[in-house]
Amino acid sequence: MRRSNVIRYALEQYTSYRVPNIQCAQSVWYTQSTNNTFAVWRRRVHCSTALAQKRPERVQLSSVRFPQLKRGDFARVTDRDLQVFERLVPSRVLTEPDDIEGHNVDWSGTCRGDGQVLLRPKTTEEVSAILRYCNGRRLAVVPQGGNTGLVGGSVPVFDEVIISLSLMDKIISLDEISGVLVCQAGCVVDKINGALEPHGLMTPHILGSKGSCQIGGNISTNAGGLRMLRYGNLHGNVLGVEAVLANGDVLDCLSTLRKDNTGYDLKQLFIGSEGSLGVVTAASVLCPRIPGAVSVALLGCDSFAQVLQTYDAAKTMLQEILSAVEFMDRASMEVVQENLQLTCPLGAHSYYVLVETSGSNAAHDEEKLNSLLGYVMENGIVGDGTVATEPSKVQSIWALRENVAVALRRDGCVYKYDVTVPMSRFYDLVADTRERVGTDVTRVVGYGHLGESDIHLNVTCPQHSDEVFDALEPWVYDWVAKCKGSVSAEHGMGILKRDYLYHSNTGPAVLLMKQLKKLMDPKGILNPYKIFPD
Ligand SMILES: O=C(O)CC[C@@H](O)C(=O)O
Ligand SMILES: [Zn+2]
Repeated sequence: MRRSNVIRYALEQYTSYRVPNIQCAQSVWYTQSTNNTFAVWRRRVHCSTALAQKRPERVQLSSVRFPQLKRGDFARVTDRDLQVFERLVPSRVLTEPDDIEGHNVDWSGTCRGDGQVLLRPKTTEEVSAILRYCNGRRLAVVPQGGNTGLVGGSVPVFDEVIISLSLMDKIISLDEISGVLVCQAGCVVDKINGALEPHGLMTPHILGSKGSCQIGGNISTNAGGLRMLRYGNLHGNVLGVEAVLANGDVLDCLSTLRKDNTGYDLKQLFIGSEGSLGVVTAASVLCPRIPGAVSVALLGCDSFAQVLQTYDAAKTMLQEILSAVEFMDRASMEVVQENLQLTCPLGAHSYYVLVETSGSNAAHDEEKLNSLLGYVMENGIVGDGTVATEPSKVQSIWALRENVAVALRRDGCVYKYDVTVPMSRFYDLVADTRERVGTDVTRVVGYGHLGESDIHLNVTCPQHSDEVFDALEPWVYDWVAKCKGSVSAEHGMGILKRDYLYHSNTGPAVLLMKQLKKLMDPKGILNPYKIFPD
């Protein structure tokens, strides 16, 4: 190991300081001593705080969760590596802590890594060259899209090299007739929709984070989102993927065909595997037509049984024009009102159901939604409701639901659980959690994708509390496993859920996953520490 890296390593491992500038550390070291003992370092660093910055908390919730987690047996980035990176992606190698900070911490501020290098490739060939080199050197990497993930999957855990895909944002082709779009992985969903709109098309998925999440990240996490009920998930809508393997080989599975039964469907391996088997660099996506009319109804219910009756009535009465059924409890409606000053058009109810239709005839869909509203009101299923057809009103109702996560963040510390449970138990988890944590928390909220039985249980506190955290985990995941639910409905495993992989998968299934990982990434450099428990 180079002397400068010995210095950095000693500082990082054994003290609470980090070296912002390796030159500076070198001069301290060389003038100080030839006796490279830990004690020398501690003394030197503590009396030279001008030369070393206090290290920010490396990991917040994830360090509480994984106090024993050890850095893997990977090489550390040297000055020579930096020179090679500079050759591979000229002027797109970032090492300044301020430039990297936003890439080291996840959206919710829960997981913080300590990456020292950020690479910004523009082409598949550059990604290939980076991975070939990192694999040869045994340097761990973390691929990163818009960094909007919620399970700590897109940030480093230790000092993994961050490969940001954000400059790979070209739309490659669009076939208007078939609706197949081919684009690079770093395209932001809103940008794709902007390009599709003039052609009367849209992405099959839409998420609250659509303004910053990238298609490659969506694919790598198999992100679900708000349109899944209607259009299905990305396993069905992604027709092809181009991915760079750990050794730098480019796997071109960028088919644009809807039907292709020629052997194993390898692209599926990259959908939802969180960058652990390869880096997705481009994709072909089947895009549906923009519906002629989008309308919504917001309905207030006072018991969960009524919520289920509402859902049933919506399916029966709206049939094929039904495109989303979303759920919010009173606490989640309150948080968007209190923290974001959004206005709910209904009075206070225990639960709210948002029903969206996407049809071809606005008047017809409005009539159908009004019939639904009439039916549920007359039968005492819904206490209050409203129908919106005008785009700005539709949008402001959607804003209530889409902004819950943003509003919760303002409470401080948020513990997030995205799980699938049987429909009949959908809200029991929230109610049981509320009882379990009592008044030690700011709020316990339940909201999510009722149509897919995906509940987002969120618990907030002003700051992290060991008591609250210990009350929640592993209890929440045990609860979900007992009713044969999934510990991750749509957010992936990342680092935060890795210990619970067996809760939703059998031993042989996890073994096969591990064998696949070993086969495709023998040195384990791709997004280490994620998905699998040790
Ligand atoms: O923050 C969450 O828990 C969920 C975020 C997202 O999946 C949503 O549906 O709004
Ligand atoms: Zn969601």
